[in-house]
Amino acid sequence: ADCTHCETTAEDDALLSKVELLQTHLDLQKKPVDANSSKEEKSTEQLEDVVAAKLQEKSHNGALHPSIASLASEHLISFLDEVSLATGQGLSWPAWAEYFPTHGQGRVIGISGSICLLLFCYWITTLKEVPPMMRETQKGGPKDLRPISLEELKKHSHQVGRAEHVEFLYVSVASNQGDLWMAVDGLVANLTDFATSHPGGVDLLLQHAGTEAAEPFHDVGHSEFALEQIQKRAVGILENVQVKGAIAIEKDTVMSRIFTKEDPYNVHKVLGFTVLSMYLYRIFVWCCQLAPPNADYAGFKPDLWALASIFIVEGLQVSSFIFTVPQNRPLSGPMIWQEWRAHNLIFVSRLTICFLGAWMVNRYNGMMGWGSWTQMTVNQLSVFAQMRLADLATAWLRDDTHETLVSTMPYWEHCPKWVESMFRTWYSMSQIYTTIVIIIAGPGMDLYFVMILPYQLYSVLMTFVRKGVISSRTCHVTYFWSLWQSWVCGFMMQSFRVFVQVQAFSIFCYCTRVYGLNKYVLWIGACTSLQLVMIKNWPIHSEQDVLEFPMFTVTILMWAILGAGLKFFSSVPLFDSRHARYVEARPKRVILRSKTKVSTNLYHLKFDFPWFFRWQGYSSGLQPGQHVKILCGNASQGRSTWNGHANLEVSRDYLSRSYTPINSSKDSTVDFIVKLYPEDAPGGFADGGRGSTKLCLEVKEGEEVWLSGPHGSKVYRGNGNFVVDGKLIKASTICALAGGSGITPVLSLLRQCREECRSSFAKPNAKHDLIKEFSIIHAMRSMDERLETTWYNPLAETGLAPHCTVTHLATGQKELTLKRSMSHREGMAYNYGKLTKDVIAEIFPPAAEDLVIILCGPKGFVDDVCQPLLRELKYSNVLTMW
Ligand SMILES: Cc1cc2nc3c(=O)[nH]c(=O)nc-3n(C[C@H](O)[C@H](O)[C@H](O)COP(=O)(O)OP(=O)(O)OC[C@H]3O[C@@H](n4cnc5c(N)ncnc54)[C@H](O)[C@@H]3O)c2cc1C
Ligand code: HEM
Repeated sequence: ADCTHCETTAEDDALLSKVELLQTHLDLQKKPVDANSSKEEKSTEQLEDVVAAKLQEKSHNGALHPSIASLASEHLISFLDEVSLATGQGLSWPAWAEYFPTHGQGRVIGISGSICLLLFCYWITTLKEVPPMMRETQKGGPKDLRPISLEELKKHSHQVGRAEHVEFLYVSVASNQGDLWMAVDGLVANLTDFATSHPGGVDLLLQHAGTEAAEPFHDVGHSEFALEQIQKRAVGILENVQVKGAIAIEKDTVMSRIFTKEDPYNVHKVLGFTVLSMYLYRIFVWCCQLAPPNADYAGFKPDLWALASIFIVEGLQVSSFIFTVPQNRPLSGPMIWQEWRAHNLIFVSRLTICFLGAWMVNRYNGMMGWGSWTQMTVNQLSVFAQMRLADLATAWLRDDTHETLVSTMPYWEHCPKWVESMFRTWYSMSQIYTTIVIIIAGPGMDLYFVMILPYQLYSVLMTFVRKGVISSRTCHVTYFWSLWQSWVCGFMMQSFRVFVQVQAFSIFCYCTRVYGLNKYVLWIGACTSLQLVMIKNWPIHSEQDVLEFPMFTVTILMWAILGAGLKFFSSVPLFDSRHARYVEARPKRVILRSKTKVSTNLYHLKFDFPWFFRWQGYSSGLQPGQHVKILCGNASQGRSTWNGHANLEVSRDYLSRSYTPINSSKDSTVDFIVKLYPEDAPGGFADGGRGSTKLCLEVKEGEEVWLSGPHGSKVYRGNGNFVVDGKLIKASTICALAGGSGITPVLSLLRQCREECRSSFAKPNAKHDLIKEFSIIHAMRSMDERLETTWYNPLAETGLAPHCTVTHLATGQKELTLKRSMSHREGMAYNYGKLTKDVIAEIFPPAAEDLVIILCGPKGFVDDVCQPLLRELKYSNVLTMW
C-alpha cells in the first residue's frame, strides 16, 4: 500500500483505516453509555455512510491525497481524547461532528458563509461609541472654493521678522485684510484673525505660514475644533498638490490618487490588479466548488500555471520596493513604513516556499513517505527562518527601540474599543492559524495561496485609506473578509470535528502567545512533536499510525523541557512582554484611580484602562515627551469672556487640553501631573483655568475621562538616541531645564531611562547604551511647588542608571545665594533667585557632543530665558519638548 506508486491503493488504505478508527472510537464511547446504545449503533451506520460519501468526494478531487501532515492536523485536539481515555471518562464527539461537508453542502457553506460573515463584519463597523461630551460633527469641507496656486499662497505669508510680523497681524486684523494664509490637507485658510489667539502660539503659525502645513498640523494632533477653524476660514483649494487627510477636499479623482508618479511604468499596479483578480478567481472556484477533477479546491494543478501564479504574487511583493517609504512608523495616518514592508515580504515569502513545496509534492505524487516528510520539514524551517529574519529586519531597520509593530489599522471614528480589540484578536489568531497550517504541512497549494491574500490586501487597503480612496470601515470589512476566506475554505476541507480541533489549537497557541510565551519555544515544541510522529511511525502507511501518537502530550512536554532549558541555561526570557498600545487617535475611556495633591498647585492623577484592557495587558504606548489630549466639559460655554478676555471657545461643548503622561511607555496606567490654575487668583484670573480646575477639583475617583493621542513627535528613540533638528545624537548625559508643569516630559524621560536600565538586567547579552547622568533644574515661583525626592529617585529605583540630581529653583523668592540645603546623596538641592548663566554653569556639566539639553515650560521661560543663556554657554543639542 505504498501510495507514492499507486494513488488508488493509498486512498483505499486511508479510508479503511478511517472506518476502523471511527469504529474503534465509537466502541470506546459505547462502553460507559449503555443506555444510549441503540442510538450509538444508528450513529455507526450513519458514519459509515458519511465515510463512503467522503470517499466519493475525495475521488472527485483526485489531487487531494490524505497527506500524513493533514492527518496530523486531525490530531491536534485529540489531546482531550487522550486525557479522557486515560481517565476513563470517555469524551464523546457527537456523530454529526464527524461530518465532512459533501460537495453540495460545501458550496452552500462557502457562499453563505462568506456572505453572512461579510454582513456581520459590516454591521460591527456601524457600531460607534461617542464620548458623552462630544457631539458628532458633520464632516466635509466647504464647496465651491477657488483654486489657489502655491505662489499665491506664499505671497500671503509675509516672511518678515517675527516681532514685526506679529504687529503686522494685529494691524491686518484691525483693518480686516488677511495676511496669514496656510494650507492644511490642500484647504487654504486665511488665519489672520485667528493667529493671535492660536493656543499653540502665533509663532508656530507664522513659521508655517504660506505653506502646506498638513504634517506639522496633524503631528500636534489638533482637535475637531481646530479643523472647524480652518474650514470656517477657507478661501480656496491648493492647485496641483496632492492632498490627503481628514479635511481633504475631494478635488482629485480616485484614479489620480491611485496612479501616482512614483511607479512610472505602473509595474506595481499592474501586478497588484493581476494578483487581486487571481485571488478572486481562486476563492470563487473554491466557494462554488468549481474545481475540475485532479485539481485541488482552488483549482490548482501542479503545473506551470500554478508556478506562474506564485511567482507573480512574489513579484508584486518585491515591486513594493519601488516606492520610497518612511523609516519609522508614521503616526499621522495609516502608512507603510520600512520595517513593516520588510516583515510583509518575509511573511509572504514563507507562504510562497510552502506553496512551492506543496507543488513539488503534488507533482511528484509524494504524499506519503519522504516527499511528505521533506515538505513538512521545509515548511517548519520556513517558519523559523521567518521568525529569525523578521527579528533581524527589526534590529536593522528600527532605530526606535520603544516602537512595536502593533497594528496600524485605521479604525473608524468612535469605533468602540471592544470592537477594536475583537478585530485585533481575530487578526492575530488568523496569523497563528496560518502558522499552524504551515507547520502541519497541509493541506495543499490552495490554502497557502488563499492565506497570502490578507497580507497583500492589507497593504493596499492601508494605502487606499491614507489616500482617501476608501474609508477605514471598508478597509476592515475587506480585510476581515479576506481572513475569513481561509477559515471558510479550511472548514470545507475537513470534518466539523477536525475544524474545531484546529481552531481550538489556534486559540490555545494564541493564548500562550498573548501571555508572552517565547515564540521559538512555542513553535519548536509543536514542530518537534510532529517530527517525532514521523520518526516513531516511519515508514507510515496509515492514518492509524499517526493518530495513535500522543502528539499533544509530547508538545506540552517539549514546551516544559525547552522552557526549563531557557530558564536555567540561557538569559533569553521564557516570556517576553507584549505591549499593545491603548491610547490612540480616537478618544479612549480611562478611569481615575487616584488623585493626590503633590505640591501647592500640582496634582498627581493616575488613570486606569477599563478592566478588560488591563487584563489583556495593554500599556499606554506613549513615549517620552509625547502628549495626549484630554477631553473635558466646557465650563465657559456661552460666556463671551473668560478671565477678562474674549472667549474663543464660547460655543464648544467640550474642551480638549494637552497633558504629558509621566510614565514610561510600558506602564499599565497613565499618570499625569497637572498644574491647577485656581479661580479668583490674582493677576486678572478670576475664572481660573477651565481644563485644570475640572481635572484637579471636579473629576472624582472612579469617574471616567476621555483621551486621545499620542501627539507630538518622538524625540527619544531609546538606547540614548535623540533626534535633534533631524540629526541622530547619541547621548550619555541629559540635562533638563523645566519650568512649572514643564517637568512632566522630563519625568517621563527619566522613567523611560530607568526602564531601559531594568531591561538591560533582563537581557545582559543585548547591546545597551544607558544614559549615565541626568541633571535637572526645575524652575518654579516658590519652593512649595516642588516635587518630593521620591518623584525623581524612588526607593524602588535605587541604584538604577541614570544617576539623577535635581535642583529646585524658586524664581519668585528673593534669596540670591546658591543654597544646597540637602545632602548630595539624595541628589537634591535648593536654589533661590533667577535662572542665570552662573546657575546653569554651576549645575550642568560643560557642553559636550554626548550631552543633550531638554527644555520644557512656558513659552517665555523657554524662548526668552533659557535659549539665550544656553547659547551663551555654547550648548548645542538643545531639544524643546513643548
Ligand atoms: C504639549 C503640551 C503638553 C502639556 N502638558 C501638561 C502637563 O503635563 N501638565 C500640565 O499641568 N499642563 C500641561 N500643559 C498645559 C495644558 O495643556 C493646559 O494649557 C493647562 O492645563 C491650562 O489649561 P486650562 O484649561 O486649565 O486653562 P485655560 O482655561 O485654557 O486658561 C488659559 C491660560 O490662562 C492662564 N490662567 C488661567 N487661570 C490662571 C490662574 N489662576 N493663574 C495663572 N494663570 C492662569 C494660564 O496660562 C492658562 O494656560 C501642556 C500643554 C501642551 C501644549
Ligand atoms: C492651520 C491652522 C491651525 C489652526 C486652525 C490651529 C488651531 C489650533 C487650536 C484650536 C488649538 C487648541 C487645541 C486643539 O483644539 O487642538 C491649537 C493648538 C496647538 N497648535 Fe495649532 N492650529 C493650526 C496650525 C498649527 C500649526 C501649523 C502648528 C505647528 C506645529 C500648530 C501647533 C499647535 C500647538 C503646539 C498647539 C498646542 C497644543 C495644545 O495645547 O493642544 N498649529 N491649534
